[in-house]
Amino acid sequence: MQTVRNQITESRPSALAEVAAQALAKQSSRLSFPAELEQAFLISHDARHARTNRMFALLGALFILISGVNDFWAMPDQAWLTILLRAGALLLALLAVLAIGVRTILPRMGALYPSLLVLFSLYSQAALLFITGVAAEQLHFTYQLGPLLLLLFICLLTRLRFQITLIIVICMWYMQYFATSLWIRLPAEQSVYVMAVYTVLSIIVLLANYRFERESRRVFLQDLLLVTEREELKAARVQIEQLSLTDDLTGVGNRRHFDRQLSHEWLRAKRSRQSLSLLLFDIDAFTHYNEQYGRASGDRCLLKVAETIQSRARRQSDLLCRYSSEQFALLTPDINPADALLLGKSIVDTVASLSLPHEDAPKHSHVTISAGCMTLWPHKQPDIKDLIQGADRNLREAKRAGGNQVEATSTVEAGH
Ligand SMILES: Nc1nc2c(ncn2[C@@H]2O[C@H](COP(=O)(O)OP(=O)(O)OP(=O)(O)O)[C@@H](O)[C@H]2O)c(=O)[nH]1
Repeated sequence: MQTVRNQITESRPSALAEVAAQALAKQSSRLSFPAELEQAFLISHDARHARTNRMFALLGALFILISGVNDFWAMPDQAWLTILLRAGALLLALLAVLAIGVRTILPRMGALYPSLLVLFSLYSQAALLFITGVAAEQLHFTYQLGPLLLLLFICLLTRLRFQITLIIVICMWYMQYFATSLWIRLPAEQSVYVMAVYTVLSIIVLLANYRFERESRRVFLQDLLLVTEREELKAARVQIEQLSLTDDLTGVGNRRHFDRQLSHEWLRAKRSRQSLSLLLFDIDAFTHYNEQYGRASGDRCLLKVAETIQSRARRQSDLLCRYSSEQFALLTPDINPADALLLGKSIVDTVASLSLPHEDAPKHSHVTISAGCMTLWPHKQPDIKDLIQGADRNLREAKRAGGNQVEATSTVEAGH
C-alpha cells in the first residue's frame, strides 16, 4: 500500500559534519581530528594524493638510477655495485607504485604504500651516502647534492603526511650526520657546511610539509561540510515535495497526489493492457455527525475511516488519497470488476463493524460509509474522465439507495 507519509525519511544532520564544523571553527594548529573524522581524513588524503605520489616516486627512483651514469666516471671499479644499489631504490619505488595501484582491490596492500615510500626514502638516502663515500674526492660536492634533492623530493613533491615526513627527516638527518662524520672523509669545515645546509633544508621542508597538511585538512573539512549540506538540501527538497502531496489530517495522499498518480496509473494500465479500478468513499450523514459530536470528533472519524480503508487495501500498487474534504479515493490497478466490488464491500462492512456511535444517522446508530466503484480498461477507453465520473455516479447511487453499500460498474457491464 503506497502512503505518502511513510515515504518521508527522517533526516538528521550527519554527526561527522557536526564534528567537522567544530574543527573548522576551532582552527587548531594541531594536525589531528577526533578519531572518526581523522579516519575519514586519512582515507581521503591518501586517495587524493595516491596518483601524484605514484608518479613522483617512480620519477625519483628513475632519476636516482639514471644519475648513476656518473658512477662509471667517478668510481669505475665499483660502478656496477653502485648501479645495483641504485636499482634497489627503483625496486622499492615500484613496490610502492604497485601498492597504490592495487589499493582499491587489495586495501591491505594499498595501506602499505606510505611505509614503502618511507623505506624507499631511507634506503635511497643510505645508498646515496654510501656511494658518496666511495666516490672520488673531487666529486664529493656533486654527490652531496643527491641526499639534498632526495629530501626536497620526498618531503615536498610526494605529499606524505607530516607525521611520516617528520620521521623520514629525522632519520635522514641522522644518517647524513653519521655519514658526514664517519664515512665521507671531508675536511672539518666542509662537514660543518654540509650539515648546516642539510639542517636548514630539513627545517624548511618540514615547515612547508606542515603547512601543506594544514591546508589539506582545512580543504577536507570544507569539502565534507559542502557535501553534507548538499545532501541535506536534497533530502529537505524531497521531504517538502512529499509533504506537499500529503493530507495533514489523515496522512494519506492529497488530491494533488491523486491527480498525478491517476494519470500515471492510467498510462501504465494502458501500456500493459490491464484494468484500473477507482473506488470513491463518503461518510454517510457526515454533516449530522459534525453537528452532533463537533468538528474535532468529525476529524477523528475521518482519520479512523482513512485508517480502515488503508488497512483493507493491502496491495503494493493500491493508492489511497483524500479526494475531497469528506471523500476518499482508492485507486487499484489490475483487478477484475468482481474483486473490486468485493474489496469495496469489505471496506464498507469493516467501517460499519467499528460501531463508531452516530445517533443522528438516518438509518443506523453508528458511522457507515458508501462507495462507488468503477473499473475500466484504459487501452479500450479513450477518456480518463469516464473513470472518475463512473465512480462518482455509482457513489451517488449508493447514497440514494440508503448508504452503507457499494455500487459498482465496469466497462464490460456498461457494454464497451
Ligand atoms: N470534521 C470535519 N468535517 C469535514 C471536513 N471536511 C468536510 N467536512 C464536513 O463534511 C460535511 C459534508 O459531508 P457530505 O458527505 O457532503 O454530506 P453528508 O452530510 O455526509 O451527506 P451524505 O453524503 O449525503 O450522506 C460537511 O458538514 C463538512 O463540513 C473535515 O476536514 N473535518
